[in-house]
Amino acid sequence: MYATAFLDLPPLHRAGGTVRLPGSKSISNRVLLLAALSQGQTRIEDLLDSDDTRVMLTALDALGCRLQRHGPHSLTVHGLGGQLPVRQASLFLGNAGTAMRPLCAALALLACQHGAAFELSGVARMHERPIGDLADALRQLGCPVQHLGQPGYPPLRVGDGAPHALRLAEPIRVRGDVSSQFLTALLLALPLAAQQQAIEIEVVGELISKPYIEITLALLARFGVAVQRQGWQRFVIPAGSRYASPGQIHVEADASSASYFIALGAIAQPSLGHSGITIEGVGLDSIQGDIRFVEAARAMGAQIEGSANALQVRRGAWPLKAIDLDCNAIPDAAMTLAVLALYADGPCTLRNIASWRVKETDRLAAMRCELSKLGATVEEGPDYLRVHPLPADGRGWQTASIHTYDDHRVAMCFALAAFNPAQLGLRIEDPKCVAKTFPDFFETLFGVCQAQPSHIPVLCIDGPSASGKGTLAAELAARLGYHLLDSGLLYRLVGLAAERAGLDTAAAALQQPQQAAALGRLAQQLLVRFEQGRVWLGHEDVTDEVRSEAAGMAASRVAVVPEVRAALLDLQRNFRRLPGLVADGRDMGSVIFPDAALKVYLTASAAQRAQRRLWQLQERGESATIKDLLADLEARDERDRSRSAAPLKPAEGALLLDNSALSIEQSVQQVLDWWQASPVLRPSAALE
Ligand SMILES: O=C(O)C1=C[C@@H](OP(=O)(O)O)[C@@H](O)[C@H](O)C1
Ligand SMILES: C=C(OP(=O)(O)O)C(=O)O
Repeated sequence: MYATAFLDLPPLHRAGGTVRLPGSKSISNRVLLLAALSQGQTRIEDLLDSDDTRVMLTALDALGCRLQRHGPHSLTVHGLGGQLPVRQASLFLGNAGTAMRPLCAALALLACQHGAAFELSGVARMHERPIGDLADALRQLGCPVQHLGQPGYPPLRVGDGAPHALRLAEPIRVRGDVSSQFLTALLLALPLAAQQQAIEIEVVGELISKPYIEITLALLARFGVAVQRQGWQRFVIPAGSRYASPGQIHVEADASSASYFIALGAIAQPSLGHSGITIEGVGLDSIQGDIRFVEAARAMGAQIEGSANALQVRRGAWPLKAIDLDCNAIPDAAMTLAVLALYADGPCTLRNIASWRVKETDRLAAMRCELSKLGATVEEGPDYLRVHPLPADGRGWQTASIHTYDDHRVAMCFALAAFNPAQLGLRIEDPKCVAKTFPDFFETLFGVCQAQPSHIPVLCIDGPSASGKGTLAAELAARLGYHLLDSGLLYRLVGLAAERAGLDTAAAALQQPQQAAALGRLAQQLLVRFEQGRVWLGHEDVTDEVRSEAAGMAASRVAVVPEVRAALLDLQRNFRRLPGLVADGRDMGSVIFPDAALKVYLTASAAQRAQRRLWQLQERGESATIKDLLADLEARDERDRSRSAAPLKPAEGALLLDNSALSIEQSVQQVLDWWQASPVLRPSAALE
């Protein structure tokens, strides 16, 4: 997950390959609750691991439900089977509607049956999302429900610690036109009280988001409860209904998450060797209503083939065909259509989406505002959005910093704007908001997208030994969410690998052509990985060894061999991957990435650097004298400056940063300020 303040997307060019998507949020949270309420054990496979499911799991755990983990996506729920081991708890449910609404109903009923009381709260936005209609329905049943903040909104308290008889004889009336989750909540909870008599629910007003009720009914059936219904108005839970665990249940991939990749296939030219995007884990047999996004994308021109559990998407009509669509059945995936509309041949109208106003943010206002930033004309009605496309020749598109309102879907759907024909990059603010349903969304996206190599931004930090390049580069990479190339380590790795292979790395030996050629071959075959601060040579973790002074000296000797430098050139350039790279070394800006967006030449006085090196060694428990260290540094500086291949000097256009008197944070800020001013968010050279 990108936990950075923002993520800059370079212009994207092509896409192709296969994605396996995380589990459905709607199915995961329903299955978790049903399993917890059932008798017996349920093993759940392919469960979504995200903020929304985590709050549900934490709540179930706090309620005394035993959860046995087998892995991040697999667990066994030991059902409560009518018991309630914990009678009082405060549950924090984040911004998960699928946790707040169903738990509110289930706990209200359990609280009445067992004489318990529970408080339910969430993030600030959750306290602006309505729940009053559900509370009203629960009060009809005789359940005490108290709003602890604003009337009609969470936080709330269900139950009052005393048992209450439930009033089940009359139909329970619930409004269906604000959120379908109120009806879902009742449907999931009421089988707890239907042992003796049938319970009827009557929907007041036109039910919205109907396919989500179908998910609820399908999953209730898997847990042994067959709800009878008349259209969308009347639902009956038959007398004698009782949850029965299916034993094992698999969660299909999230169809709303699939919409971003279906859209990707519809707008991106396939990358070489691929015919488009393949999505695995969800297909035409899905029980999720958002699978109907496939029809909308087809109507816009996408070529989609589907099987039970997979989809293949290719770009068809281009520009896309404009649509005018009632999106009430696909409220979540419809946001993706709003961005696809930018690539259409006329204005697209998305209708009947008033519920957008009470989701993670006011999505009608948010989409209008952010689409407008890209240059589009957008009409926002009370319950519709009309998006006028931007020209296919690229004129009129603007780069933008997309505000994401802590709404995962805003972040995910706007990533598709990086395919704009103007080849403009764009910034996604607070990318970690995708954690609600798809923590690895951007990693998955980058796994199938391609940018033109020259568009992938590189920030080079070059400079002499012990100037603090490594620390600065690692911190910058972390703040920008970029890959990191510690090129100094590559040379150290060659040095280490050479010594292990029995090659003589003494300066004199390296003058011999045969020896130099052997070293070049070894460098070419180097199997190196940098992973979470560890360095791997083949299957061996060599993190500590590679940082030793001995490896450093060997690195400095092998680095002057032209054959080694040539072999490492390709290896280093391969680190230039989406979304960008921070490269730390001595010739990053001058030789390896001469077209880098920003080159920094980092220096500090030799005395300062010797002092820092001494502290570093002391921290590791090694001893040295400042005098020796200074002499070593000066000798190494001299060797670096005077070597014939790529001598150490500031690259053309490099900005000089002397950090002798700067803290790490000050250096980081300085470089970030330069980076903000660099051409990353600016039109590509092609259009200038
Ligand atoms: O029941 C569900 O799983 C959901 C129902 C929909 O909400 P509304 O019924 O409020 O539209 C949907 O937007 C939400 O993401 C998930
Ligand atoms: C509306 C959404 O979430 P929630 O389940 O919190 O309602 C959503 O995921 O788009």
